[in-house]
Amino acid sequence: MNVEQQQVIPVYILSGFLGSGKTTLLQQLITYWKNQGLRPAVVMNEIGDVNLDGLLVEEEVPMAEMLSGCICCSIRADLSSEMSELIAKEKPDVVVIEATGAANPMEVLDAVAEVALYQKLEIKPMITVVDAPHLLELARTQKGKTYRLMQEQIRCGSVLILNKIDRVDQEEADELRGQLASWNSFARIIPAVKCQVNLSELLQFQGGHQESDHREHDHTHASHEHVTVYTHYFRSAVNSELFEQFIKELPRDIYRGKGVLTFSDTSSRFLFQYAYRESDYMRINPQGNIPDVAVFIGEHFDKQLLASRLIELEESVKSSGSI
Ligand SMILES: Nc1nc2c(ncn2[C@@H]2O[C@H](COP(=O)(O)OP(=O)(O)OP(=O)(O)O)[C@@H](O)[C@H]2O)c(=O)[nH]1
Repeated sequence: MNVEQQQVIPVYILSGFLGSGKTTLLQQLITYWKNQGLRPAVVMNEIGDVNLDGLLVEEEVPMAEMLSGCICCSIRADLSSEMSELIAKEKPDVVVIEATGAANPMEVLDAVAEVALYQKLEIKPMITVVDAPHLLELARTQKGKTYRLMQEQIRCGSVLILNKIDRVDQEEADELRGQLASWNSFARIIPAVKCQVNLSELLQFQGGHQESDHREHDHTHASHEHVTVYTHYFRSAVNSELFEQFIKELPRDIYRGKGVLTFSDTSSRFLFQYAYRESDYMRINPQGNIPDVAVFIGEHFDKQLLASRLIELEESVKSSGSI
């Protein structure tokens, strides 16, 4: 199929520590989508060789399982290929990734961004499920790798589901809310038991910004999306020098970028990489239908602004008449 005709598939990433309730949420999401006549597909991984969580998902839901490791560290390339295979084979309307509890969320985002280079995806802001009693216990001791990873997962979430609230008392729940807000003031916090939240609100919120949400805070934000991904599919070639200039001027809060580009002033296509203010361009000759695309990952940056700058680059080539 022509890339132009490809449907943009929303991708939801569920993050959260081991046993926090991700699978519990996943099951509800699947039912919800199915009731709407949509076809969800799941990418799931589990440390160990048996995907126990997978057994909890209805059999007819297409699923790519990645065993023996965590998506982020051992099989990053596999996540990309598993996901594209799953999409090509199953043609889902929506994809959900349940990242293992031990996964670093930025690494997972990075791996998914890779897939967006050759598949039209809309990477939704991350949903982090927080295990209330577990976090309470760790917050009191404040140490260890687990604590730091949990903190990182909380920092990256745009929605934090404070789950298992039945296992803490009111005072502890308030303490936890305060803790979450201090680590991530952008995210919306939803206390829950068994991840029972209003799913249409959760997903709707994921699609954009809801002004009403801001009122809860005593400060205003342009968006709740703390860690953000912006994917731009180019409609036409851009000038290489202007693009390089654009990359040099990227705001500091964008720390990762990658893409495949056709420049109006060069003969081949390029793979570009950008990480922590360093950029790199490599000539490539991709096989198959690879769109011209750039993916940017960063914290709380203005997607609209980035989009309009990139559109300006496209327009400037068109108006100058160069090919
Ligand atoms: N008390 C209580 N238990 C819960 C709640 N939500 C989930 N659980 C239980 O917690 C356990 C782990 O839930 P899962 O949904 O499998 O968690 P997970 O995040 O997918 O776990 P991993 O795949 O190991 O990362 C299960 O036994 C759930 O029934 C809750 O709100 N309260």
